[in-house]
Amino acid sequence: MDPNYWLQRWKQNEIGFHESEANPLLVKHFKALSLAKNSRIFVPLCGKTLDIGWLLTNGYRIAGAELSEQAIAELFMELAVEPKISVIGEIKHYSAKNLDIFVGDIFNISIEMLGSINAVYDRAALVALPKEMRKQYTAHLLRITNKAPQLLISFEYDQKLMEGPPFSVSNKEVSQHYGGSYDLTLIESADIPGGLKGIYAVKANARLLKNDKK
Ligand SMILES: C[S@@+](CC[C@H](N)C(=O)[O-])C[C@H]1O[C@@H](n2cnc3c(N)ncnc32)[C@H](O)[C@@H]1O
Repeated sequence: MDPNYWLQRWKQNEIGFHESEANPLLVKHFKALSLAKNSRIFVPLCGKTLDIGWLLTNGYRIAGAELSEQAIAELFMELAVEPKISVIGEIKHYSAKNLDIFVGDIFNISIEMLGSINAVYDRAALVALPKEMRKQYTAHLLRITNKAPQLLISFEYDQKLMEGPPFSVSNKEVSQHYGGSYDLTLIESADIPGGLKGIYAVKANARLLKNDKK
């Protein structure tokens, strides 16, 4: 998907995916990853999600990746934190205590740049990408996080009804991407009240990806 598509959406404030509170499935299920406090969580395609504030408040360290510098400037402003900004190749690094955000294309983030990660929290990241990019994304994510366990929140609906994003990602597809690296558990599948774009029935699926196969 063309990066300009997302940059434009941020510029025009077309950010219907942005939630006004921490995601309820995160709040309910994050503990299932059984992480020690101070663990470092990677939030790919993070936008300015309030989930980052929730994770920080709950004692975790955060690394994030996001294309839009506007989103990240707003994230730091809303967290009331002053970022230190540096440039690493094609990436801008916004940092503060317990917080590292890599601004740029996630595919330009290397394992060395990202550093050690204890878990991944993917909400609306896998489903933001078209099919051909999802394979590339999941392989890259596995590589740069060294197969860290994940809480994955994705959407499932009848893809014939509308074009993504968000795209519908089936159980079968999640298994194709991740089944070789993790044990997958569907921990909750919940209808989203009001549906997608206020019209289409959609389920939010929360999955736990644990890497006993590592
Ligand atoms: C559907 S939004 C989800 C944002 C966030 N996870 C949330 O729950 O609010 C997808 C985000 O991914 C960002 N994005 C899309 N492609 C990207 C890429 N290749 N690298 C980094 N960020 C990307 C977009 O700018 C957008 O903010």
